[in-house]
Amino acid sequence: MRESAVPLVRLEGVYHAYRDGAREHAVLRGVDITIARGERVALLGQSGSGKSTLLNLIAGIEPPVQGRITVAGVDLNGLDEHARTVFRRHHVGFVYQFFNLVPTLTLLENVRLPRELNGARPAEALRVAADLLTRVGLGDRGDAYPEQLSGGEQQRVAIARALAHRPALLLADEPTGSLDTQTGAQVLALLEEAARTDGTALLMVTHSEQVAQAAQRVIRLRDGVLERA
Ligand SMILES: Nc1ncnc2c1ncn2[C@@H]1O[C@H](COP(=O)(O)OP(=O)(O)OP(=O)(O)O)[C@@H](O)[C@H]1O
Repeated sequence: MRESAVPLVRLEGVYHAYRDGAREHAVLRGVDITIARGERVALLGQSGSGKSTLLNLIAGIEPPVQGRITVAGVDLNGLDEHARTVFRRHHVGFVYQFFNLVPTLTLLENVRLPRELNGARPAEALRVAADLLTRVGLGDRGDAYPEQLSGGEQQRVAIARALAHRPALLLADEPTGSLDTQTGAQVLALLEEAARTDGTALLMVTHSEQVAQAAQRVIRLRDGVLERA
């Protein structure tokens, strides 16, 4: 099969649960999802429906209790914790609601970090980071620290950082959730544009129907079960 015909993300029969004393609390129940390379998908669902858990499983942060997850040709079930970390560093970029920039590093240092962790030479990582900061409109702020920026600016830096190692998949967990409507719309447009330009698939958690409409496809979780479209 051609590589482009194979889904970038495939979840089959994924079940996940957390233990609460002796009780098992099911969070995801029989979830099947495929996402194509470059596809931009919004994930909607009420609080507690399992959205963040789903993102964490796809990122290999934790393994599912049952079911199979394959991302970028890597079967996550066969990987130990170290191998999952290496997988994540190569294939996945994360954008969080509260930016999660490293406060003691400059913007340039924040953005170059993922590439350096993957073994890139410092000069090359720096050049890519500078280009990315320019792309998100902050090319002249590289020596500033996160606390000197507005929330919208910090999220733009976080998008640059998420793209620095050229991941095949961007996972965004309520990326506009802590921003005002106008700033959120700008950040969303930048995120979509960045994903489109780089051919990066995007799976974005949101509570907002309006935000979800910007994606190519919307999937919905209800109590850990995927609703049929
Ligand atoms: N590490 C954990 N240990 C125990 N329970 C957990 C853990 N992580 C999540 N849960 C529970 O799993 C359920 C789903 O949580 P999750 O964060 O995936 O939902 P969500 O849809 O992302 O919610 P929100 O929109 O509020 O962020 C919740 O009931 C939550 O309390």
